[in-house]
Amino acid sequence: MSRQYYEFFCPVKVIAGKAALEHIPYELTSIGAKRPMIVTDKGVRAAGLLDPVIAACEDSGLEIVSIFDDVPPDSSISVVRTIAALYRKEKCDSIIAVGGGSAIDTGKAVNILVSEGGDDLAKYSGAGVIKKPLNPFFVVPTTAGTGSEVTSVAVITDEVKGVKLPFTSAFLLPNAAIIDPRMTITLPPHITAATAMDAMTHSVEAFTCMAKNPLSDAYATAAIKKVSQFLPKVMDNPKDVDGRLELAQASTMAGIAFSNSMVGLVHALGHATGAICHLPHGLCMSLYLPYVLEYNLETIRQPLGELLLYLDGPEVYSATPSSRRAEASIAALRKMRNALYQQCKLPRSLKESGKVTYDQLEAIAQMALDDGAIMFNPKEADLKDVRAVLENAWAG
Ligand SMILES: NC(=O)c1ccc[n+]([C@@H]2O[C@H](COP(=O)([O-])OP(=O)(O)OC[C@H]3O[C@@H](n4cnc5c(N)ncnc54)[C@H](O)[C@@H]3O)[C@@H](O)[C@H]2O)c1
Ligand SMILES: [Fe+2]
Repeated sequence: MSRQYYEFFCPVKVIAGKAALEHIPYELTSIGAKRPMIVTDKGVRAAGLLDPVIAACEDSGLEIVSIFDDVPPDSSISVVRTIAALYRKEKCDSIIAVGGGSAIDTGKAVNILVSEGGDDLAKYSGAGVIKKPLNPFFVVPTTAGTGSEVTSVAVITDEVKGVKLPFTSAFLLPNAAIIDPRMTITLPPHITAATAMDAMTHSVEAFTCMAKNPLSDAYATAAIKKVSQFLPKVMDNPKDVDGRLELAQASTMAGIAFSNSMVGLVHALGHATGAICHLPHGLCMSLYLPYVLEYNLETIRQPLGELLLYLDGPEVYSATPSSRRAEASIAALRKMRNALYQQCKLPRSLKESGKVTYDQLEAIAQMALDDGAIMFNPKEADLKDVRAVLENAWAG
């Protein structure tokens, strides 16, 4: 039965541009935050990215009270507890997450504990468990991929049980997202490439999955066009500030798209592969995207064919017969992956990644079947189907 309505929700204030960082103090003080803590990781700090953030605050008289710079790639409950303890000790009143999805998701989880009280993060896991607004929370993304600055989701590892806990609540959304290209210009090529493929996957899955709607479609197509147009430029010239800003905005748009229409099997497989093999999230997206689209092909032929317009432009779109456009979209994505392999050796197969063994495929398949994202895949998939996708992604 077709759905009789859809919902679209994005209440995050976005401040974007080459001088966006300078607005941080105003955003904090306008809601009464005076004692912020920065949550970040060592890579971001080593890239010098805290300096302009701290400088922007100092110039305005706002004091950064505490900095935690040790967020790991798969952030865990114990890390979140450690940061929450520091926040309380320093009597902070707000959080600024500066980093990629890892730092942002960690900031969201810390905000749950310091706002709700207590130390039991796991009890807030799931959808809609948090019932009231949390403390002031600001996000400065330093990768252009996850879109976490505009999503109501965080994923944190429960290291005791060996599982990833999802947290979903509109109260996790930041008060403001500050998108400044100075923050992504230092990204090394392989992280630029992998995170851009995450944004691309958010958009393609949002546009082809069951909960798609006209508003999320608008954001998804705009993001696909920007990634297709500007990723090659930024890979050629990493210091292209305008291109970096375009990619960062594409990532935010893709985040808005997928948080309103969900993602599918690519993400189910990616979450499982991240948990079992510790492969970066964006790389997982790139590794699975064409194979999942091939699996879904007959169910999504029409919307996938439409995407050719945004992936390859109007000339290629009109020159391609409508019956072949869906295949041409997959070919365009493969071409993009091949270019990224040439430019920065971004792996094209699980085998090529060197971090997945063939005998792990069964465990990945089992875990993917339990992932919430699989429910939104446009075509149902059982163990045999998921194994077949994995075999294709293994061989490349
Ligand atoms: N909440 C959501 O909506 C959502 C969506 C997608 C992914 N995620 C999560 O996001 C995480 C992945 O985030 P990510 O892909 O942004 O990577 P990341 O945050 O793990 O960062 C990857 C690496 O890049 C470095 N780095 C980040 N920015 C840099 C910069 N500007 N210059 C130099 N180095 C930089 C970091 O130090 C780190 O070593 C995963 O845990 C994934 O589950 C969350
Ligand atoms: Fe993703």
